[in-house]
Amino acid sequence: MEPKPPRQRLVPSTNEAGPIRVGASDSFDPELLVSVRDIEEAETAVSAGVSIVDFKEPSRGALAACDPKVWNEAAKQFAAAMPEDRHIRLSAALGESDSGPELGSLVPPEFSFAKVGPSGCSTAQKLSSLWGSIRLPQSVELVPVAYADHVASGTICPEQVLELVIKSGQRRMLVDTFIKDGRTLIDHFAIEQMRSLVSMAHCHGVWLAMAGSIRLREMQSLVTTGVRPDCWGVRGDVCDHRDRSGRLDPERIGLWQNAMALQAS
Ligand SMILES: O=C[C@H](O)COP(=O)(O)O
Repeated sequence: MEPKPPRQRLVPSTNEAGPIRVGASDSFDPELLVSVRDIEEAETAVSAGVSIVDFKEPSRGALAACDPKVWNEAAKQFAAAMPEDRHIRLSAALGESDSGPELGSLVPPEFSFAKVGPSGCSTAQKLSSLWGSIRLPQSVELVPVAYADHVASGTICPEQVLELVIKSGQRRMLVDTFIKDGRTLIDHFAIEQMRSLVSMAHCHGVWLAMAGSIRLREMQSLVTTGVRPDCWGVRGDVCDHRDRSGRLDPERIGLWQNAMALQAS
């Protein structure tokens, strides 16, 4: 089967993050976020029709930033030059609290999202201050991250992060794993816990993405057991030898897209 074709553009050409379509109970058609480390990999992801192209340096941790020069190049190459019928959004990982505040203002306005990790923010108040310290261009939306392995990353649990997201009126959240040691999201997070997090997010109109060394088969089985986020985020499982520091493999991206298309309803 051919990879899923790019969707019709849902957002205006100003590169705004666009309307939120949180998973309604009667439909399920999640987006795919693929993390890339450079322009060559971004071209691979864009050619494969990935809807969210997320820039990060995978060899330096869960959310390490790329060189901002790569962001600028991507803004020129993909956002400004993207045909109107392509629904592709660019995202930048800003690292954790030690780098997020400094890097936020360098994110190009053509990007839709910037993600910052919560490690070391041991209370809701500290996490809220971190978010408040990130100055992004107006057109770029902050995507708060929660770590499923929150104890190891010295931060509050995903449910508390989601409560804070809701309380502070933010619209999106990504759940990921901080430690990339082969354990995956499901090693840290019970299925029931995932289902109820998605349900709580959707009750409050929050778009929820899930990542964390997820393998294709795990994603399929999570969907089968009723875990239906708005987006799946992946890096390792779409790389050569499933090594997140290796090169992106377009065939593996195609496998994810085909599987997601088959599970969409
Ligand atoms: O934001 C999503 C992450 O890049 C996922 O990476 P991973 O699949 O290697 O954990």
